[in-house]
Amino acid sequence: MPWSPSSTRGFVTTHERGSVTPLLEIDDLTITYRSARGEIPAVRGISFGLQPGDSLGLAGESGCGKSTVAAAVLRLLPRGTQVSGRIMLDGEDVLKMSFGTLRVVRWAGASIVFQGAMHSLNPVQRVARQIAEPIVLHEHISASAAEERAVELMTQVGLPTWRARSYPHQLSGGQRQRVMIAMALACSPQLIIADEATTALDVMIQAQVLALIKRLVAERDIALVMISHDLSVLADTCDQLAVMYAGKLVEHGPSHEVFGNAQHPYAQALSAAFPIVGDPDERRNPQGLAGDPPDPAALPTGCSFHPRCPVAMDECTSTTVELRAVRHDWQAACLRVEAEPTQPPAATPSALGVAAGPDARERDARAQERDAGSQERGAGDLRVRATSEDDT
Ligand SMILES: Nc1ncnc2c1ncn2[C@@H]1O[C@H](COP(=O)(O)OP(=O)(O)OP(=O)(O)O)[C@@H](O)[C@H]1O
Repeated sequence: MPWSPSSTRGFVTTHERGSVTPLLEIDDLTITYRSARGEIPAVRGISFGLQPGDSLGLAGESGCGKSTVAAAVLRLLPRGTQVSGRIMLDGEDVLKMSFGTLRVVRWAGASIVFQGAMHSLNPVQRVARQIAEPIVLHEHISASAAEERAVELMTQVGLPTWRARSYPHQLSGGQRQRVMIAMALACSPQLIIADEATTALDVMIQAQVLALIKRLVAERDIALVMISHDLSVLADTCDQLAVMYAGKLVEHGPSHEVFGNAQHPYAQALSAAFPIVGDPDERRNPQGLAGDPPDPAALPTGCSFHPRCPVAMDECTSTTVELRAVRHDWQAACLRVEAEPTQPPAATPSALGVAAGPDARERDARAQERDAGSQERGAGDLRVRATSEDDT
C-alpha cells in the first residue's frame, strides 16, 4: 500500500513505483455543512486532477468554497459535514482511509500552509523544535536528529540558523510564514496546499514567500494547490487556474488563458479587477464586480451567477450549466460558451458570444493583444509584482 505507516519514510509512493496515476484526483466532490441555518452546500460537484510538479491556483470571492476544498483533501472538515465524490491522493481514496493511514498522509503525503502563522505556531516552543515535531512523529528518529533536519529546512526557506532557537513572537510575519513552509516541507510531501499563505504579508515579503514556494515546488517536483483571492498572484505562481463561484468551478484552464482571456463572465470580471504590468488600460481602469455572491443556503436557480451577470440570458435563470470544453485543456461553465474542442486555441470572448457591445469589443481587442503577447512571452510575464527572492 502506498501509505503504509510502517515503512521507514512512512510510505512508498506510486510515483516512486513508476505509476502514471494522477497524484491528486478530485472527482465530483460535493460538501455540505450542517449548521443552525440548515444545510450549507459549500462545494458542489467539483473535479480536477494534478500530476507531480503541477500547480493549480484556486480563486474566487470569499465564501465560494476554496478553503472547504483544501480542508477536504486532508479530511480536516468538521465532524458531521456531508462529503460525497472521491478524493484520490496517490491512488488512495482519502475519504475512505483509516485514521492510521490518514495520520501518515497528513504531513508526509500532503501538507497545508494556512494564513496567519502566528495562530498555527505554538507560542511557547522554539521554532526548530516545532519544525522537528512532525519529523520525529513520522520518521521515528531522535529529537536531536530531527532538529538538525529542521535547521537545514530553515536554511532552505531562507531563515538564518540562529533563528532556530527563537520563539514565534520573536520573528516577523514573513519569517513565521517561512517557518510554516519549512514545517510543511518537513516530511517531504508530494502535495502542498497553500491557503491564503501570503495574504497577510506586505507586498515585498509576499513576493519573497511566493518566490520561495515556486522555487521549492519546482526543485522538489511537488504538486501545489494555491488558494487566494488574488488572481494575479495565482496566475504568476501557478500553471493552471480554477475559478470557483458559489461552490462550483466556473472556469479551469492554463493560467495565462484564464487570467488573460477568461471565457466565463465571472472569471472575466475577476481577472479584470487585477492590473497587468505593461497594460496601462487595465492599470488605469481596474473594474469591480457589482453585487454580492449568493447565500449558499438560498442559491439562485439556473446559473448561480446570473443575477450579477452582465450578459445573462433568459435561459440562464433556469438552466444549470456544467463545465464545457473551450479547448482540450480549458473549460468554462457558461451557456454562451460554444464548445469547440476540435478547433485550435485562442477563442476570444466575442467569438464565443460571451460579451457583446463596445466594452466587450474593447476588452476583446485587449485580450487578443495579450494573447499575442503571452504567446511570445509565456505565462511568467503576467506577473504584477517582483517575485525574485534576490530582488527583495
Ligand atoms: N464549519 C462551517 N459550518 C457551516 N458553514 C461553513 C463552515 N465553514 C464554512 N462554511 C460556509 O461554507 C461556505 C464556503 O466557505 P469557505 O471557507 O470554504 O469559503 P472560501 O472561499 O475559502 O472563503 P474565504 O476566502 O473567505 O476563506 C461559506 O458560505 C461558509 O460560510
